[in-house]
Amino acid sequence: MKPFGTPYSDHAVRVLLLGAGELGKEVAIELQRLAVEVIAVDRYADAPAMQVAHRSHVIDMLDGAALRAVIEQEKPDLVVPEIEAIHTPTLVEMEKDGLHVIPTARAAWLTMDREGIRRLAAEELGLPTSPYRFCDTEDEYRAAAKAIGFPFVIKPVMSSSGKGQSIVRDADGLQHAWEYAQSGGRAGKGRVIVEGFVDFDAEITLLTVRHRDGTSFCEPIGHRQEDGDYRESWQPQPVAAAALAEAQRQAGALSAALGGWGVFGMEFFVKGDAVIFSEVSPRPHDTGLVTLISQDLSEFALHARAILGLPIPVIRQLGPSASCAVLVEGDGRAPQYHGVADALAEPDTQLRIFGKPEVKGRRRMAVTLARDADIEAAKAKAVRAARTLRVTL
Ligand SMILES: Nc1ncnc2c1ncn2[C@@H]1O[C@H](COP(=O)(O)OP(=O)(O)OP(=O)(O)O)[C@@H](O)[C@H]1O
Ligand SMILES: NCC(=O)N[C@@H]1O[C@H](COP(=O)([O-])[O-])[C@@H](O)[C@H]1O
Ligand SMILES: [Mg+2]
Repeated sequence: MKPFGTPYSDHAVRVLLLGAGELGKEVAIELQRLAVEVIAVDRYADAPAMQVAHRSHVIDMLDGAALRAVIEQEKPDLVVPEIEAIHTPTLVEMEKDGLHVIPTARAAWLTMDREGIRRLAAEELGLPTSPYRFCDTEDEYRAAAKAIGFPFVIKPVMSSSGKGQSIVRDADGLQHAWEYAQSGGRAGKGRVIVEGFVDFDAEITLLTVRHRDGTSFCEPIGHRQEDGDYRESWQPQPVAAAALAEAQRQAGALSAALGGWGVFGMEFFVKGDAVIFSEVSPRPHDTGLVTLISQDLSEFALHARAILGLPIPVIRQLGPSASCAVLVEGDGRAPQYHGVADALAEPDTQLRIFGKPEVKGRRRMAVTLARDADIEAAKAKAVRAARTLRVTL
C-alpha cells in the first residue's frame, strides 16, 4: 500500500464508491477520517454518500461503457462496490488490467446474481441451503413450485432489499407472486429463484472481515425482516456455541472462496444446531447498521480498515444494542424530519438521517440506534425513537 496522502493532490489515496446510499455514506465518512479522497457514484444526484464525498458522478452503473469511462477518468486506487446493481463484467475485465476491486471483481460479479452465489455456496462448497430451482418461464416456475412444495419463496435473481420477492403459501398465491417477481427485479422480466421456505428459529448476519492479518468475526446480529426488507436488527443475538462455530466455519469458507479484503455480511438461518446459508453481501450489510452503536469499530470502520490494508487487532462489542429502520411512504422531495429532539431524549440513543432527496413509494430514510441493559430493552428503545420521528414530504 502506498503512503496515505492528501485529498486533491497527485498522491491522494483515491477510492471510488459504486453506490452512494446510506451504507456508502458511513464508509465514506470513515475514509474521510484518514484523508482518503472519496469519489461517490450513483444513479441519481445528491445521494447520501455524495453529500460527504470529495466529488461525485451520476451514471447508470449497469451501463458498462459509462462505468468504464468514470473509472478511467478517476483512476482510483480502489473501487468499492456498495450495491449489487453494477455492470460487474466490466469490473472483471478491468481487474485483468490492474484495477483493484473490493473485495474482488469476481465476488461482485457472483453476488450481483443470486444464481452465481447460490451455486458457488451450495454446489461447489457444499454449504447447506434451502432447496432451490432457477426458472425462466412461468411453466418452469409452476414445475418448481410443485417440486419444492408450499410454502416457498420466489425472488428475481437480480434484486435486493426484498424487491420482487414473495412467500407463496398455496396455489392461490402462485400467479401474483410470478407477476410481482417479473416486475420487481432490477433487470426487468426474467429469471427467478424458487427456494423452499426455511422455518428458522432465528436469522443472523455474521459480519466477517477479511483483512491483512486474517479473518475476524463480529458477534452475531439478529434481525427481523418484513417483505424481504430489514426492519430491526440487534447484537449480540444469542446463538448456541456449536451453531456459532458452524456459522463461522461456513462464513470463513465462503469468504475465502470469494477472496480479497473487506467486510462480508453472511446471512444464515439457524434452527437448533443447524446453520443454513442464505446469502452474502461482499460489503457492509444493512442489518449491520446496529454496529454504529454496538461496536467500537462499526462495520463501516472495519471495511475501511480492511480495504486499506490496516490491522484489526480487536473488535469490541459495547453491549446489547439495536437498530430500527425508519421507512417513509409517499411521494415527494426534500422531506423534513420532526421530533428529532424527542427521539434522542433517552440515554444511549442515536439517529442517522440519510439525507435521501426524495421518496417514491416506500423508502428507508433513517435509522435509530440504541443500547441498553439487554436486547429486549435496546430493541424497545430503538423502536420508541423511530416512532417518535415524523417525516413530512
Ligand atoms: N428460503 C427462505 N426461507 C425463509 N425465509 C426467507 C427465505 N429467503 C428469504 N427469506 C426471508 O426474506 C429475507 C430477505 O431475503 P434475501 O436476503 O434473500 O433478500 P434480499 O432481497 O437479497 O435482501 P437484502 O438485499 O436486504 O439482503 C430474509 O432475510 C428472510 O427473512
Ligand atoms: N439491502 C441492501 C441495502 O440496504 N442497500 C443500501 O440501500 C441503498 C439503496 O437505497 P435506496 O433504494 O433507498 O436508493 C444502497 O445504496 C445501500 O446503501
Ligand atoms: Mg438478504
